[in-house]
Amino acid sequence: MAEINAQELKQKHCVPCEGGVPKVDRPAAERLLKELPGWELASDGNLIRRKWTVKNFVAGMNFLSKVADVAEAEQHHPDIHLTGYRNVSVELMTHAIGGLSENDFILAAKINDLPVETKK
Ligand SMILES: C[C@H](O)[C@H](O)[C@H]1CNC2=NC(N)=NC(=O)C2=N1
Repeated sequence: MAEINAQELKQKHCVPCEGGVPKVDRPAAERLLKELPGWELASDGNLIRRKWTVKNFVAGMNFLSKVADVAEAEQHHPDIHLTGYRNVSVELMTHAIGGLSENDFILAAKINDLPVETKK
């Protein structure tokens, strides 16, 4: 996975994971995040997160609905938040391993391709 770029990540599909794969370590995660504008690594290195300030509540709900569709299609599911009426955040972690797998970066790349109405 060392040299994969955003375009390649976007075209891949999540692999069902019930454990048994090594976590993506911090150096690998940091390198992959260079391909994924807006995403940051949590301080414990076990999840990635992106935040958006969207136009309004409905824009947030519409965006999260699209995120849910992608997640369901990929069978890999983020934590999603919509707070303060237009602050959206999405957190990705592979629960089966308590940390990051390639699935998280694949889903992040696909989420970065979704339309979102941000605050003007
Ligand atoms: C077999 C199937 O891939 C698993 O049940 C999936 C479902 N969605 C999941 N989503 C996330 N984020 N982590 C998981 O470990 C996970 N497990």
